[in-house]
Amino acid sequence: MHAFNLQPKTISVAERLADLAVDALIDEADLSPKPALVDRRGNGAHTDLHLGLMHASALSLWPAFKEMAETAIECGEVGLPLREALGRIGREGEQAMLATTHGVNTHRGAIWALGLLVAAAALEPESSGASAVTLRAARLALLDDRYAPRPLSHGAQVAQRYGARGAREEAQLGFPAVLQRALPQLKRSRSLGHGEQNARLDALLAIMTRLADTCVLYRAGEQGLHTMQSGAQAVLDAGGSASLAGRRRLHELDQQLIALNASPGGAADLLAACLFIDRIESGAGVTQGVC
Ligand SMILES: CC(C)(COP(=O)(O)OP(=O)(O)OC[C@H]1O[C@@H](n2cnc3c(N)ncnc32)[C@H](O[C@H]2O[C@H](COP(=O)(O)OP(=O)(O)OP(=O)(O)O)[C@@H](O)[C@H]2O)[C@@H]1O)[C@@H](O)C(=O)NCCC(=O)NCCS
Ligand SMILES: Nc1ncnc2[nH]cnc12
Repeated sequence: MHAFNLQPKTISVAERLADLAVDALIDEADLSPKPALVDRRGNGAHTDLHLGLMHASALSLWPAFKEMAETAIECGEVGLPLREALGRIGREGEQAMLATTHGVNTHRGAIWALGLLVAAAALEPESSGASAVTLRAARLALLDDRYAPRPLSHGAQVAQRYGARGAREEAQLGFPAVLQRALPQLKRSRSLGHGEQNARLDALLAIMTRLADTCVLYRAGEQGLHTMQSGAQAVLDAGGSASLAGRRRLHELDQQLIALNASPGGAADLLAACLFIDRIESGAGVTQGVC
């Protein structure tokens, strides 16, 4: 009997998509230095989060992502049965996350975004281009889940106060922050030879330049949102994360957002969504199923 089995292991499409979603969350958490977010350096603007908790939270979501993909494959089409099953699995995923983090909300927005994208990718693994996947995800997000509770979430409070519709609208519009800003910036920075970590930071900043992040609005109001958007633009204008001037601006932005208690958690979730789409688009084995 051998201790290791070195034969290639065949895994299902659903397992592969769940792997890619969790990888995207871990890569987002590890990326450093992110302004006011949890990363390898510290806890940013958060008192109740740390990197180990972000990793544990990401891993706790693997079964939910796998079940979402399996359910999409079973249903076979965008429709109410799939939308309502995803809602149930998403809510169960949130419970698994909260049990792991002892009640801290680490990835609620990410479960929503990545859950929709995982299901959208599973529906048609051969059609894994960014536009096609985000369009299917948007069609799912536009369907109304009759069983969804309507809690007075932070996002709902921000919607009442500022009219920002946050995570729901972003998905219903087909993830414009990812499709129009993050992915093009990621590719631009890579092609300029800026290095993978800098390219990912630049993609995050590109999201932050325009996003109405309800996490920032809830914690720091319109002043926080303006600081986030204009500060992120200033880093990119100064040459991005790979340049010395850009790095200085990034450091200033980090300090300013922490002083305002403004954490761009929604932007972080959308970076994870961008990294997920980037991987499936580049054919990271969704249809191969071998690791
Ligand atoms: C549709 C839902 C997303 C619910 O949305 P809603 O806006 O009502 O709810 P929130 O609880 O506020 O969650 C939304 C989270 O989405 C992220 N986000 C914010 N802005 C945007 C945006 N413009 N685009 C995309 N995503 C956005 C953000 O998540 C991150 O922040 C979280 C921390 O936030 P918060 O809890 O406010 O925490 P703190 O400020 O730290 O609070 P304190 O500790 O200080 O008290 C963190 O989790 C990040 O992920 C928003 O928070 C959806 O959740 C829903 O309906 N789910 C039901 C299940 C379902 O249907 N699933 C089906 C498909 S899978
Ligand atoms: N790295 C991070 N820090 C804080 N909140 C987050 N939500 C998602 N990712 C996050």
